[in-house]
Amino acid sequence: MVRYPSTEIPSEDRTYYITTPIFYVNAAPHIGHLYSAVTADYLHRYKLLRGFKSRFATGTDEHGLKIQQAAHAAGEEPLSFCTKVSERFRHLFLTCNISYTDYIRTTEMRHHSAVEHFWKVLQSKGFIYKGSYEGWYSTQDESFLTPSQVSNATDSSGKEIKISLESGHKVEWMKEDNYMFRLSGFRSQLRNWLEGDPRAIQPERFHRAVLQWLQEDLPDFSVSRQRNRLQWGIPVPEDPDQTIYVWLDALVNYLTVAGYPDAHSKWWSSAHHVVGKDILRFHAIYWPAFLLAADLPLPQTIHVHSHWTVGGKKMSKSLGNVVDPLERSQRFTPDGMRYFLLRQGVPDTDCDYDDDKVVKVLNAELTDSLGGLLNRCTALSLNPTQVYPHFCNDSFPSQWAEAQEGRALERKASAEDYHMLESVRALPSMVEQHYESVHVYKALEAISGCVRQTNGFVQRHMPWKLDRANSRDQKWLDTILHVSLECLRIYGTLLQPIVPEIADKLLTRCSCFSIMQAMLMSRDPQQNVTCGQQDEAFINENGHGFILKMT
Ligand SMILES: Nc1ncnc2c1ncn2[C@@H]1O[C@H](COP(=O)(O)OP(=O)(O)OP(=O)(O)O)[C@@H](O)[C@H]1O
Repeated sequence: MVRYPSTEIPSEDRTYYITTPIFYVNAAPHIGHLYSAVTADYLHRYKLLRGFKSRFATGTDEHGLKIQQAAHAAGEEPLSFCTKVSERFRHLFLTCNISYTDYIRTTEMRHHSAVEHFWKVLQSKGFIYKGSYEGWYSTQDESFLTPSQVSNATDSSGKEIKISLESGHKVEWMKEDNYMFRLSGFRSQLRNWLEGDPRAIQPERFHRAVLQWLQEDLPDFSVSRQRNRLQWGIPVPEDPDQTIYVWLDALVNYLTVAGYPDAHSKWWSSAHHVVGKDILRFHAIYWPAFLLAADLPLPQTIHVHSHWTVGGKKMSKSLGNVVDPLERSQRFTPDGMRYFLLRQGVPDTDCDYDDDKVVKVLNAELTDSLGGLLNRCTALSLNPTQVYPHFCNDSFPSQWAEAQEGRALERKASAEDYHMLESVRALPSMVEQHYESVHVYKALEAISGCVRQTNGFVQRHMPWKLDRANSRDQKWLDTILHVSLECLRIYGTLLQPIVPEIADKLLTRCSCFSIMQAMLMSRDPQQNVTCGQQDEAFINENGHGFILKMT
């Protein structure tokens, strides 16, 4: 009745390369990092389902002054400090089913070689020159700032300080001899790129913001630090007194994974980045300028997302207001956390994290609505043989007009049921559109709305009140279950990139009634008198609960 979303034939050149930012290992991961990873993960899984060859890279950014200082404060060597924190990210991602294909650490040799090569290319083309930098620098952001990006503030002791307007972090005046990158020469090329490709940065407000930044001068900027100030980084080739700027080093990771410098073309030509808005300038100005300088293609899309906040403040390692994603994914299940983050996270605006909200959303939409529907449709009381029920065209004619004309004497379906089918028919293309534009919350809202409608369909016709001894009732009962199971099959298929474990269980249960029968053989069918009782009994007794209630 309701078809699967159309599956296209994979073609050899349909490649997709998605990346998260590589995460700075100055402290353990928090919910914000998991959000970036889950966003990239659903895109990767979705593209695989669409028949693409997809590659998904994540990893850790391990050089720079902040790491040097954090390792020193912990009394550890920088590399062993980085390894420990990097492992915590990796462990979190494995726990939450982040199905990355590459996990890169910037301390790896393959990356070291790629960065050296990239530097030499920029230098040989004349885009890097020896100069002297004098200006504002934020160690916290590892970022150079122009005077217009800085403002006055007072610290906790009342002392006057300068801070970055964007991050609020303290900045200091820095004067150093180092290498400069000719950023100033790229302003018009960057504007042409963005004006010619309105979808290069999404959502649109971030695209507009970058174009606004490009109205201002783009001064050349420093791409190295003196080695005596920063030892923990990749040395500038043929100049051991200088260390490569950590952002240049970090950004090249995307190329390293793609196989740079020898074999990157295949993947690099289909690169897409997922980044938080805090690092937009690095990805939308510096990175494309570096790529243009190296004569490499620009990323196809930069998907930007906003921040998770706590009490209105950005959740951040340095502020320390973090929520532990590992603990929460144990408490709410990995799929529960994935669903919540993607259901509530809105790319355009910040979102406040709150455990109570997690419980409410998961219980309402996954446990009660989706889980409840599945439990009802597979209940032994309604379908004792556990065989896939038949659809009866006379009970539910394919057209409402036909049903109204009374041609179908057995017609039981109502106008609302046809409405529901219309919604479910339209769902796959609507979800596809929202998945493509990374408005996942809209896709999940649409799925959740259809699940509610299907529950309404079951509730309206109360199959548990039908008399199975009456053949007309039996046909209608089977039809109700058949339609509901087909709807569930659609929901399970569409939810695969979001909640892979739940979708897997749901699809397995929809299709494997005989296995279910074997599993449930030992149970007393008398316990399944009503749907409500069956739901509870199923969850509590045999441990195969579909989606547990959160507390
Ligand atoms: N609060 C947040 N909400 C959403 N994503 C976040 C958040 N914090 C970090 N991220 C993601 O992690 C990326 C890198 O963040 P980073 O490692 O700098 O974390 P941080 O907590 O902001 O660290 P710090 O406080 O040291 O600056 C961001 O660009 C974004 O993709």
